[in-house]
Amino acid sequence: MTATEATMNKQTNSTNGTSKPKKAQASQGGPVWDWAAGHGPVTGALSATTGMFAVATTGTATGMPPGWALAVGAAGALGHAAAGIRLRNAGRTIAARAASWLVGAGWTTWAMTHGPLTWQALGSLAVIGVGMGTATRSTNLYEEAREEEAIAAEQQAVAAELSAERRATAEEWVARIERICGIRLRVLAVEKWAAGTGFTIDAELPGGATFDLISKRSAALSADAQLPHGCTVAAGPGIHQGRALIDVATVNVLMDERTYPADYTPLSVHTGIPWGYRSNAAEILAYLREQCALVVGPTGSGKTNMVHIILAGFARATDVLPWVIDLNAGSAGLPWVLPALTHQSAPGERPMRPGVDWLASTYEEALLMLDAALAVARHRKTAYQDLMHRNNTDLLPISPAIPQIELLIDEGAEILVSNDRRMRKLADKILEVIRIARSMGIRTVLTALGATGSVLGNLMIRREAKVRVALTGGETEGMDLSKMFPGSRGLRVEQAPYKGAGFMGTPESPAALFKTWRILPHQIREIVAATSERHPVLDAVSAVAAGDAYARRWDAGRIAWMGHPLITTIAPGTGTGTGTGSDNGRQGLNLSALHDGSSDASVVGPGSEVDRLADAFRREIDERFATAPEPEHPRGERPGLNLSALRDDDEQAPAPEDVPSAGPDWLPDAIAALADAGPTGMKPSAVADHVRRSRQAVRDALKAAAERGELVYRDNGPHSVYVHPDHA
Ligand SMILES: Nc1ncnc2c1ncn2[C@@H]1O[C@H](COP(=O)(O)OP(=O)(O)OP(=O)(O)O)[C@@H](O)[C@H]1O
Repeated sequence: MTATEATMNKQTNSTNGTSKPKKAQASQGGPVWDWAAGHGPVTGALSATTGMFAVATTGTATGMPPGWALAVGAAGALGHAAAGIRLRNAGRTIAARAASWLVGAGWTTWAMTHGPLTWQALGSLAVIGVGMGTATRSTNLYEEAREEEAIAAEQQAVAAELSAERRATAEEWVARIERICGIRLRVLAVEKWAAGTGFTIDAELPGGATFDLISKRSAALSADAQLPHGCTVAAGPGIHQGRALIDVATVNVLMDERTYPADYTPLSVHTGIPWGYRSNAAEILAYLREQCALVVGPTGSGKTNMVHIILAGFARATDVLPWVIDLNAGSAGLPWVLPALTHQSAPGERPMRPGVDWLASTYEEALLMLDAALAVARHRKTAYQDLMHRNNTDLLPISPAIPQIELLIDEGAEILVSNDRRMRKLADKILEVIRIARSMGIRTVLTALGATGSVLGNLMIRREAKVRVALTGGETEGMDLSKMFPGSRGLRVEQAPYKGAGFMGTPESPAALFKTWRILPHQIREIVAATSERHPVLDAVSAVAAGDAYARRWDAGRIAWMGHPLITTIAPGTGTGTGTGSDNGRQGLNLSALHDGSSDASVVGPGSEVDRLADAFRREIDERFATAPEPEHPRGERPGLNLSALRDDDEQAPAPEDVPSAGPDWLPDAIAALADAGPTGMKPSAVADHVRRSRQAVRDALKAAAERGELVYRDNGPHSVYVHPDHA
């Protein structure tokens, strides 16, 4: 029985046109009846005939009753017919396969009766084999053809349904546009958006008509089509002037809050930087190699969030150095710097770099930055002449080696229209950067609270800042969209009543609804960490031009204000906290006021919260950005604030020249600690922590000790250490 089953199973395989995998049924035990197992026509026929022959010879030798083979064949034919019906095989396929079983069983029975080892038996078996193979091949082909036909018919049905829907859409919009705009279009295609949020009609315009005949009736068309709020009809040029593309949004994607995409792949100023998405959910890119940008958004519209989205794009770019001016406490850039300042590097790990390359929060720092930008632009013009000649271009080839400087000036547009004398000075420099630095790879992104009329009255902005964003957030006051996007009609503030939503237009993409993603501090921190290794470094040519002001931008004194917002509120220029005599002429933040009993002392006096924060922050800065050479300058000359120096004042630490030659009383303790530290030595900051003295005092004393030969100084930039002479 088992041999016959195996044979029949083989035959099943041979006659089955389908090729389903054989299901293991070992768990059930016993023979496997797989009526749908696969085999090709030739191997199937071969397998069946050899099986039949084996059963016939074994059956004859063992005296098996011939009727059994017939019974098994009949069962096989029935089982296979049932399987064929289940698989929806054609009747002729089922008949051919059942016949194969019956013929096979018939031959086996006959051969067992008359002897399988005769020429007649072998010859007829060969004929049966060839017949089976041919029949299987033809039924398989027939089944394949049937299957293909069925699939094609199904596809045709879907296409017919779709094109019927498209035809209906086309007819509906042809009629609507004819009724409202008075022109009859010929629709060439209707493309549904992948996101399922609307469709685009590609249409031929009647003779002499232009697409703006449609775009200026956009609001009426939207109302006529009863589109949901926030959905618009936007007509733009087609592949030539006689064609138009009409975008119809049917789902309001601007309503939902979407977070900034978590893929932080590298970007380039040449390939565009994503600033948000359109109603059809497609990303909109800002191409800033030659363009400046203007972002207008009243309070609460999501402007700060948009600034962070812009900085996120700059941080991801491998050829952009973002320089940020925010005279409102530097809040726009701080979240991009603080993660780097507060990051604790693991041993061997490189320190995290900030997401912005320079952050100015004061008028003085902004002046330094703008002067540096102008100097870089001028110097690049001459220094890179050769390179530009070699590349046969009049645009400096921006790359990670020669990065583009993007000056982001929060509320910069307000600076441009300010009547304040100092602001005018900044404004002149900003306008000069915009005017002279396009080809040299320095561009600006200005934000504005509104006042688009006065801002856009400026020719330079009108001409150079063609990447424009108006965040409406439902605010109509000061939102003159026709001035912001001249030539674009049918844009209405009410279409984008959501925070972070508004209109964006670039030279590449006409003004239309858009929304930017939401970004929160944790994600900013994540981006700073993810992009830390990819920021470019200012090219040497530009760095020379940018000078000391640039090189020392992370000096402890110059970034001390980043410690706590309260500190910033007493920055000079606001009229409080001006320096002591020794600080005369010092620009930037001056924390001496915190210690000298000035009017603010009660708020920020010694031992206050600010003092504690400044102290902690100074330690952090010293650790992380030990970029500033230690004061070669006499204290009063040091540019910017020297917090450590303030600490000296506070502690009444002796000035270096007053230190007795043997050094302060804690010096032996420091020297002992250095002896214990062995050949690796200790950083001055670590010694300061050990002896619980200010870093400045410790540095001075260690320096003096090294000069006396009591210690050895191993100069290694930010990793410089003092080593005990025994281990040097
Ligand atoms: N893209 C966005 N998606 C969803 N909600 C947003 C988006 N941008 C901003 N918001 C919401 O709007 C609020 C205000 O955002 P943001 O602080 O950026 O506005 P602003 O215009 O800078 O306001 P202000 O000038 O008062 O700081 C946010 O707290 C947030 O709730």
